[in-house]
Amino acid sequence: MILLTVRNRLFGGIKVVIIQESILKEHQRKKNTSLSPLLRSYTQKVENVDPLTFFTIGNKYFPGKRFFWTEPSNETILVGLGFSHTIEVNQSLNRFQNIEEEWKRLLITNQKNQKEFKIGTGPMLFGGFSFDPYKKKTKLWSNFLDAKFVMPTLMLTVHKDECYLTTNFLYNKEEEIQTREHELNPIKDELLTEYNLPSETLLGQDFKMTEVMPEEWKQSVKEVTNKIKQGQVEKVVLAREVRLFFDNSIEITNVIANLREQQPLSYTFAFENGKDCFVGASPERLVKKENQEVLSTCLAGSIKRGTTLKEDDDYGNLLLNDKKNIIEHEVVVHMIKDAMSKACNHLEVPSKPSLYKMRDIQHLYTPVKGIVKEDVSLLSIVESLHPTPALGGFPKEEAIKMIRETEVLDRGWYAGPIGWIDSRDNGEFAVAIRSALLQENEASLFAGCGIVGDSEPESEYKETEIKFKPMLSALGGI
Ligand SMILES: C=C(O[C@H]1C=CC=C(C(=O)O)[C@@H]1O)C(=O)O
Ligand SMILES: [Mg+2]
Repeated sequence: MILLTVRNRLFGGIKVVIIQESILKEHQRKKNTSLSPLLRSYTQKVENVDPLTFFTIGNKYFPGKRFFWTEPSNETILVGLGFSHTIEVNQSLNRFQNIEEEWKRLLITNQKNQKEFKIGTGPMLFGGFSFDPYKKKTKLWSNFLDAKFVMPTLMLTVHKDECYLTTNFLYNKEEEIQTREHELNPIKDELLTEYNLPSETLLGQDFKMTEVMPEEWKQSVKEVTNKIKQGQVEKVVLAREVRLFFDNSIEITNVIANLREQQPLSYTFAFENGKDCFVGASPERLVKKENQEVLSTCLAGSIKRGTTLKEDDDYGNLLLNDKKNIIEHEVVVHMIKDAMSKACNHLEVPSKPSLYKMRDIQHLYTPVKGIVKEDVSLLSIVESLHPTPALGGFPKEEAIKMIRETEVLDRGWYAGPIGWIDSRDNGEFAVAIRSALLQENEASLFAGCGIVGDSEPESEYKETEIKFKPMLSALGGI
């Protein structure tokens, strides 16, 4: 139960500044689409609102239709409630273009009204892609198609210490605007009100865990290693699943709160689809685009954290000099550099990896920075990068085929791109690893490893155990 209202932020005399108003009139452009609905989108600057409280209260009005997103710098937090427009694509080779075209179609707009535009506000899509649209689908992921993007009805954007509330809805006739505003205003008042959440909500609950075919997984690592040695491919990422069983439904707010606290150097994401919620804390950026600046990240090669500073440094040095991990990493750098150099005019890539340390694991890390060419869109970069050899392998097509044939698991959205895109093609995508699909009182967790010629099944298996830890801890385990 949520406790009482303490202070109402809208009726408390707080000034609301409309900084953005865009009424998108596509039908004015094209006579033959005169029946298409129009988009009304406007953004208000609001007093500080706690994003997780906003997410929790939002469940009352938009159950099963929420998302949460924050990135490692914690500078931008996005919380979406309600799906005012949904774009879905299944089993299409062109799923990236399909999403982009549909988004542009909706956005044919009068941009002049957006003088004070802030990145991450206004009309926005949040969503993701499955790892492989051609993998045989199982019941596990039946609520998640191969691409799904939503424009939230209400969205909170926390940017540094400023908060914005964006309202988006589609309408056909002018009269509908007022009706919709009347419906949404009391909800907004409630969402912008300060609440005290009961502290118990941060506790986890016990669970039972089953590993899905661990011995078969080790066997598949061996087989793939042999194929690599025969020269069929250079690297393949193999993933496995564990299933958890709880007595009660999992509280998604608790999981997000735990992930944010325990994994501050990761992207925390959650995407609800009815009773299912895909959630995770991924350290790996696929691509970020802010105006013409783009950033990608090569993160591959792993070792555990030490228990003392000395031990931790020793592990770090071991990783920096380990042949198997260096190969795992170099394959990723090579592919990302190649894809990014096609999209960019100028590229900066350090010549050697450094270490990226999180609570449970340390990785080899190489950032890639570029200035994107004029006509290159964010989603076209996502397409050219997905999957990087940190998630798929190299060469790309051969590796995906091997994963499709070898893995028993249905990856669904695990290891796919997840993130957001605004009306000016700014946005950010992470790769959805260290993630779980929550299904009421059950959950599937996923973790994979880059397999190269020198990989050993037992040590790769141990690496997946470390990679399960962030989600296990957030769900109340270890
Ligand atoms: C595929 C995963 O991690 C990737 C990212 C970083 C390091 C990796 C590795 O060392 O194997 C993996 O390529 C996962 O966590 O499920
Ligand atoms: Mg590895």
